[in-house]
Amino acid sequence: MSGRTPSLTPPDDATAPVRHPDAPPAGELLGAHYAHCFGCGDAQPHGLQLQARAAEGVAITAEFTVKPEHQGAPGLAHGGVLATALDETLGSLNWLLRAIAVTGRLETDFVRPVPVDTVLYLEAEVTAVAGRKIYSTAVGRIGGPEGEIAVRADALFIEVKVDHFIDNGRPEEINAAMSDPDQRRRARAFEVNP
Ligand SMILES: CCCCCCCCCCCCCC(=O)SCCNC(=O)CCNC(=O)[C@H](O)C(C)(C)COP(=O)(O)OP(=O)(O)OC[C@H]1O[C@@H](n2cnc3c(N)ncnc32)[C@H](O)[C@@H]1OP(=O)(O)O
Repeated sequence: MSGRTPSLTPPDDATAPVRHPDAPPAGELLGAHYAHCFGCGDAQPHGLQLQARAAEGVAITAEFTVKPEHQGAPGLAHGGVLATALDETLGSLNWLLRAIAVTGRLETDFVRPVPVDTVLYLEAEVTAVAGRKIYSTAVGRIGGPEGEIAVRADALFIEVKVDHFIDNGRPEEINAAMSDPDQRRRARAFEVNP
């Protein structure tokens, strides 16, 4: 899969991504980076509650079950929800680089409809890094981890400092996240060394 817009094509001086030495081993579940995240948080009953797992290299696999709350057309997943699943999976890649980054651009192809109760099997990988810019790609399959591709995306994440969240987020949520007793989640949110 290749970036179809110029801004999703890595520049000539881009380098291969480097997995951080402290990245979780392949096969390990990452858990939520924030309990109230719409993509992965377990405190969001109508959220996706997406479960991401480290893979080999700078890659992630993830699963998300489409619930009735996620419908757009009757009985089918809303396209924005599917884009969220791709965005969340792609965003999880940054934990393997130990970088804090936000989505700058997300280009999505909706290839097949995804019915309610379907498990979407996602795979994502970082393809290149150029300064603060992290290029990545993802697919989502239905019918099993080797099933047909239903959605795919190319993305550009931009590395930011933790101030991005402190300056732009609401103090009550920022302070609550900073005092999260879950040490690993707090590290993912605030103690990453970019
Ligand atoms: C609780 C808190 C902790 C949470 C931690 C874990 C988070 C996990 C979240 C997981 C949830 C899932 C993830 C989510 O949902 S993340 C949420 C969705 N994303 C956002 O909210 C991001 C909003 N955007 C911004 O804040 C700024 O625009 C950013 C920070 C992205 C860049 O503004 P900044 O002023 O910093 O940088 P810059 O403008 O100098 O640009 C730098 C370079 O990048 C290039 N560029 C920029 N944008 C684009 C674009 N659209 N297409 C193509 N290129 C683009 C630009 O040309 C330049 O290139 P070059 O000139 O250097 O070559």
